[in-house]
Amino acid sequence: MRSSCRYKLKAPQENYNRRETMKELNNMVCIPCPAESLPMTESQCKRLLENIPGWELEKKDGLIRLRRSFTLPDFMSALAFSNRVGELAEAEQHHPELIIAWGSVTVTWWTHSIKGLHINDFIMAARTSALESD
Ligand SMILES: C[C@H](O)[C@H](O)[C@H]1CNC2=NC(N)=NC(=O)C2=N1
Repeated sequence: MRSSCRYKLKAPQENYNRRETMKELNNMVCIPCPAESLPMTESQCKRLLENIPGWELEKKDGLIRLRRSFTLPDFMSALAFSNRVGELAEAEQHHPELIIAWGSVTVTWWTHSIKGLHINDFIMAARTSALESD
């Protein structure tokens, strides 16, 4: 077994049998995602999804992504919220798809390098939700 795989098994954040709460996810930072990491299975995703209210799984182009639409009062508020998500993304070097419209921002997370979902995407989803109430 390669050392990165041993790291992966030991890293608590990649122990998908845990049920991290929204608060726990919100207090985590992204971990390095080795190229050989496997995307989470649909059942692992569904279990963690229970802890991030408002987010849903979306299948697109053959991979699973995490999506939530946020309602904002107007276009400039949507733009400002997007900028805050962008700052978070830059700080963590993990980047979402953002769709900005009048009164809404749709945020979608997935991990491009593994073509699916990683615990990092759930961490970023929880932290995106936390920005809403800041
Ligand atoms: C080198 C850099 O960290 C990588 O290219 C990052 C950038 N941001 C990223 N964001 C997302 N969502 N998935 C990635 O695989 C990814 N890779």
